[in-house]
Amino acid sequence: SKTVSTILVTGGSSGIGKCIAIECYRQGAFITLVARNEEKLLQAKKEVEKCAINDKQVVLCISVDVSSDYSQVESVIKQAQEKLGPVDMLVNCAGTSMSGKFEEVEVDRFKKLMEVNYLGSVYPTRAVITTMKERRMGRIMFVSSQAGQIGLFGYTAYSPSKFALRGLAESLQMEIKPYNIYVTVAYPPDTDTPGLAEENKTKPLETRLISETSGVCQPEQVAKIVVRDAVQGNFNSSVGPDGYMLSALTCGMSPVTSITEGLQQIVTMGLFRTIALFYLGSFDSIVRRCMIQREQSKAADKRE
Ligand SMILES: NC(=O)C1=CN([C@@H]2O[C@H](COP(=O)(O)OP(=O)(O)OC[C@H]3O[C@@H](n4cnc5c(N)ncnc54)[C@H](OP(=O)(O)O)[C@@H]3O)[C@@H](O)[C@H]2O)C=CC1
Ligand SMILES: CCCCCCCCCCCCCCCC(=O)[C@@H](N)CO
Repeated sequence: SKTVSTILVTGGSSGIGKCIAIECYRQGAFITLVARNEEKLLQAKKEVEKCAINDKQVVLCISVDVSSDYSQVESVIKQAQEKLGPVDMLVNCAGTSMSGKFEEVEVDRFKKLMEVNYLGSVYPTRAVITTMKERRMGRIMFVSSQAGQIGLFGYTAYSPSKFALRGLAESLQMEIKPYNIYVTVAYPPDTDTPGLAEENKTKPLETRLISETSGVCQPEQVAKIVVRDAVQGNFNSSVGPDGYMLSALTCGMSPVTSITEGLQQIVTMGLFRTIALFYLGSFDSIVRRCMIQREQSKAADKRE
């Protein structure tokens, strides 16, 4: 198999995307980092370059908004391919999150999150797919979230944008499998990144308590797992024991990559559904307790 490959990472200047770039660079890849802010890109480029394993490796930076104008995304990706060669693996990691109660989320945010998280993954994919099909090889990763497998309190704007990636991935995978191109959807739990720190500033108590079920991962650990799964051509990439259960439980009509995976889904389905019902019960009681507490403190404020 080919050892040197060319990888393009959107959202490569921060958090999970940056760690994915580093993980690939450590394996000898050529990297293109895509994000908007040029300073953050240059800073990330320096960090990635420190992990070189030979002196031929290159890190290229592209500053572009992946969600606004398709023709612009297409032209910068074309330029990158002219410099570093055709993209072997595209990692769609650019994204943004926010949480809040449905009626408190500004209406524009619903559109914004669909643009960045969904269309921002469609555009780069559309820009590389023709060349991948011609070469009859390639890998495409979509970074969804555990919130792309279950809808939770506070994620009425975010979850749909992550669920959408799975619909895209399943449809696309069926089209391009005969061309030897494999799609991976990654479903990380909360991960310790600048993005999560930003989201936490306004996170409702309910969302925080529910998310604690799954704990917080380190981005380096997430990067290792999702890169391994993408290289192997696994459709599904989950992180941690809760991630494993969630993926088995929500496998639906998504493709399987091995007989073992299929057998595990069949055997565990009933058990995991049983466990899930207990989780759902506990989430509902968190939501009810928080509501009662809020009403009591409101009533107390009035009395004063
Ligand atoms: N951290 C977490 O808890 C989890 C995160 N995820 C997902 O993983 C991905 C990465 O998250 P995380 O590492 O936390 O995020 P960060 O906020 O740390 O990094 C986001 C990256 O995306 C880039 N980006 C954002 N918007 C655009 C845009 N419109 N065009 C181009 N680049 C853009 C940012 O650069 P710039 O702003 O300069 O453009 C930055 O490089 C996201 O899709 C997120 O939804 C999934 C599960 C858990
Ligand atoms: C058998 C059933 C098992 C059920 C386990 C349920 C676990 C629920 C926890 C969900 C955590 C959601 C993380 C969202 C992360 C994210 O995308 C944002 N932080 C982005 O910044």
